[in-house]
Amino acid sequence: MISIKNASKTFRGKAGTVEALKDVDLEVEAGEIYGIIGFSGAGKSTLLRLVNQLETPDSGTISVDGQDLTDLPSAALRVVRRNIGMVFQQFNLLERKSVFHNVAMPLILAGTPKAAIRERVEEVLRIVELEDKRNTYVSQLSGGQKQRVGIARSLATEPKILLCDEATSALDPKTTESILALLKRINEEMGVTILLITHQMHVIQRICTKVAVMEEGRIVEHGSVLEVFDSPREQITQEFVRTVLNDRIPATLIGQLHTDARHYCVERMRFVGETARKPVLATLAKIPDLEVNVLGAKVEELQDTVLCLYLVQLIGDQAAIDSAERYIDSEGVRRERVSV
Ligand SMILES: Nc1ncnc2c1ncn2[C@@H]1O[C@H](COP(=O)(O)OP(=O)(O)OP(=O)(O)O)[C@@H](O)[C@H]1O
Repeated sequence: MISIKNASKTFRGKAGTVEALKDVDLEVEAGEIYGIIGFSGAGKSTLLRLVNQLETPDSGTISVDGQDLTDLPSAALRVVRRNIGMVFQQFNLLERKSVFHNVAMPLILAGTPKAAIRERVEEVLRIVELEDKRNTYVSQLSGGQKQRVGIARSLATEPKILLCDEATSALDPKTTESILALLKRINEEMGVTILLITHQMHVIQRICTKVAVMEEGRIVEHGSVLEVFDSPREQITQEFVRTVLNDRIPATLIGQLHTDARHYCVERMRFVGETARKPVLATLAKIPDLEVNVLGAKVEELQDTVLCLYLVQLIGDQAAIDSAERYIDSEGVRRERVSV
């Protein structure tokens, strides 16, 4: 649905030259919620803005539904843009105008008849659950309500694609949760494809199906959210995953392990989906001459499945530990020995 190929973009200004995008490829399928994560300055906004041509690449192609946007005349581009809504971190609303007026704005600009505007605005206000605020000035709303207005405005023209630029970064955790739930509902019930950028891994975890990690103008890793959380390759990806699923052993525990004179090893084990339901630890505990000590555990929900992380101390002679590792491997559980 969205296809970006070999896109590069360099900004030249008084402060010097910045290569914001370096030969970036991105493929987003219809119906996905695709998240792009990276630290500040990685190039996320520039990449997102290519999709509605708020930014044009120096080289490469951007196509939406098979149509190349890079050499489109402006009238045709306006039609394409009507199919692409955008939600901003700072809402970008007219504070002194009513909720109704803000949501109606894109339709007014498109020359939509008044009756149709009224009908569509009421419809999207119902979707974002703000019908009772239609006549309220935006300046009187909370941050979460403002973002709902921003989302309603972006939906007014019935877009097929929603671009979200740090849509929840200015919101508290509870409001963030409700906005993420709303975006997921819009994706599922209205079939809107969502491309979002964020620097928060829990946003990716909560609603995305796919993720791309950006660093210094490049996509360094991408895949399904489950794949990337389960086995992050790049160091930056591992750091992001750790903000949600911390697999480090706390220093206090390392101190205690150092004073343990028994023969042991520490294993980090990841259970995903079906393997999470197998009684692996219970079976391990039955291996003769082996003691199993769970040092830590974390369970996270991802794309309608679960990812469990266990840190386990296996205590026993080498033969017992070897037999435990063989058993874990035979169950398809990913494990690695951790040096402490
Ligand atoms: N219009 C511009 N003129 C000059 N430099 C720019 C412009 N837009 C972006 N940049 C630079 O390009 C690089 C990438 O910026 P971009 O906003 O795409 O990153 P980002 O990952 O979205 O960061 P943030 O999370 O801080 O918004 C940065 O170094 C930024 O300063």
